[in-house]
Formats: sequence, structure tokens, C-alpha cells
Amino acid sequence: MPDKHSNAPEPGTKLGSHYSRCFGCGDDALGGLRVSSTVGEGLSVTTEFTVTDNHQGAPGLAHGGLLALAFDEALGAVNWLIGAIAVTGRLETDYLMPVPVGTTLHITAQCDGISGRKIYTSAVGRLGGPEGEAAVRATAIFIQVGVDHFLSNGRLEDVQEAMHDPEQLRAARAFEVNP
Ligand SMILES: CCCCCCCCCCCCCCCC(=O)SCCNC(=O)CCNC(=O)[C@H](O)C(C)(C)COP(=O)(O)OP(=O)(O)OC[C@H]1O[C@@H](n2cnc3c(N)ncnc32)[C@H](O)[C@@H]1OP(=O)(O)O
Repeated sequence: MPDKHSNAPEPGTKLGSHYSRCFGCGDDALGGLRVSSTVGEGLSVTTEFTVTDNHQGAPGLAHGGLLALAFDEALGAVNWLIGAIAVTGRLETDYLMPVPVGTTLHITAQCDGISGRKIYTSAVGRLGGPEGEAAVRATAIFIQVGVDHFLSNGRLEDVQEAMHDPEQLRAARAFEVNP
């Protein structure tokens, strides 16, 4: 298990978005999920995601791929706690119960360990409250990367815009990145 980063926020702290145009957590992404995570105990975060009319796959039920996105965000937020910049290498989801429109998934995500650049994480999403029945489980492997991953691969205009965005710089500082 990795150590919690010495500058990691205290339990109860709301983590901001890592990028304002991120479809999972950003405020500027049209139709995005806008999920936000709160630091939990140890290397864990909690995230609430409410399923709306726009999230349907079958009538009245959440789309599974969209739920996977919510989990990707929650699991990725764990990386803030260890001060790691990382991208999703593998994401596996188990859908245990249908998730109806209007319900809230209470997701708890945690770090399970690291090996080299790989960060192993897992999460469970419960319905009806943080202690409710498990509806979705997920595991993910994040791979630590350098900031050059984004600078070399991202569309230039977006990278440049992000580098001039004070909010993006705040997020980068949280990862101890100097873009
Ligand atoms: C303006 C600038 C500001 C920047 C401020 C940053 C802010 C912070 C942003 C955070 C952003 C998050 C955003 C949300 C989360 C996404 O949605 S991320 C987007 C989706 N994911 C991707 O696009 C990743 C695409 N894949 C890749 O780029 C490359 O395959 C990777 C993942 C970087 C790995 O390539 P690589 O660096 O060449 O790594 P490689 O040496 O092959 O493998 C390293 C290790 O990882 C393992 N591995 C590699 N791929 C996998 C895999 N798919 N499954 C399992 N293991 C794997 C390898 O087996 C190897 O293990 P060991 O041999 O060391 O035991």
C-alpha cells in the first residue's frame, strides 16, 4: 500500500475537478456528469451520483456505460490522495442491480495497492444510502504518467487553454505538477 501524500486533503474535504471540461467532473462540460468526490478515511473517497433523465439506457434505467464513467471518476479521485498523475489503463464493472432514474448511487472508492507505475483501485456503489444494497462494483488499474503524456498527446489548443486556466493550475498543483 502506498502512503497517503503528506499534502493530501483531510477527510471530509471536497476534491475539485481535475479539469473544467472533463465530461465526468468538469463544470464546463455540456451534459457532463459533474460528479464530485469527498476525501474519506485512509486512501478512500466517497462520490454521489444521481441518475437523471439524460442518463438512460433502457426506459427509466441508467446506462451501464455511463455508470462506468461515474466509477472511473470516483476511482481516479483516489490518485489525488497519493499525489499521483495517472490515467485509466483498465476499468472493470460488475452490474449487480438495475439503477433507476432518480436514484443516487453512493460510491466508495479506495486504493488497494501499487506496483511500479500501476495503481490498483476498487469501488462499490450502493443504492438507498451509503450502507444500502450494492448495485455496482468496479475495479480499475491506473497507470502513472508524467505531465508529458498530456502535453504530447492532447489537442494543442485545449492543452494551451488549460495551461492558462487558474483552476487547471490549481488542480495541477494538487498533483505537484509544474506544467
Ligand atoms: C495541461 C497539463 C496539466 C496536467 C494536469 C494533470 C491532471 C490529472 C489528469 C488526470 C486525468 C484523468 C482522466 C480521467 C481518467 C481517464 O479517463 S484517462 C483516459 C483513458 N485512458 C487512456 O487514455 C490511457 C491510454 N493508454 C496509454 O496512454 C498507455 O497505454 C499507458 C496507460 C500510458 C501505458 O503506456 P506506457 O506508459 O507505455 O506503459 P507500459 O510501459 O506499457 O506499462 C507500464 C505498466 O503498466 C501496465 N499496463 C499498461 N497498460 C495496462 C492496461 N491497459 N491494463 C493493465 N496494465 C497495464 C504494464 O503491464 C506495465 O506493468 P509492469 O510491466 O510495470 O508491471
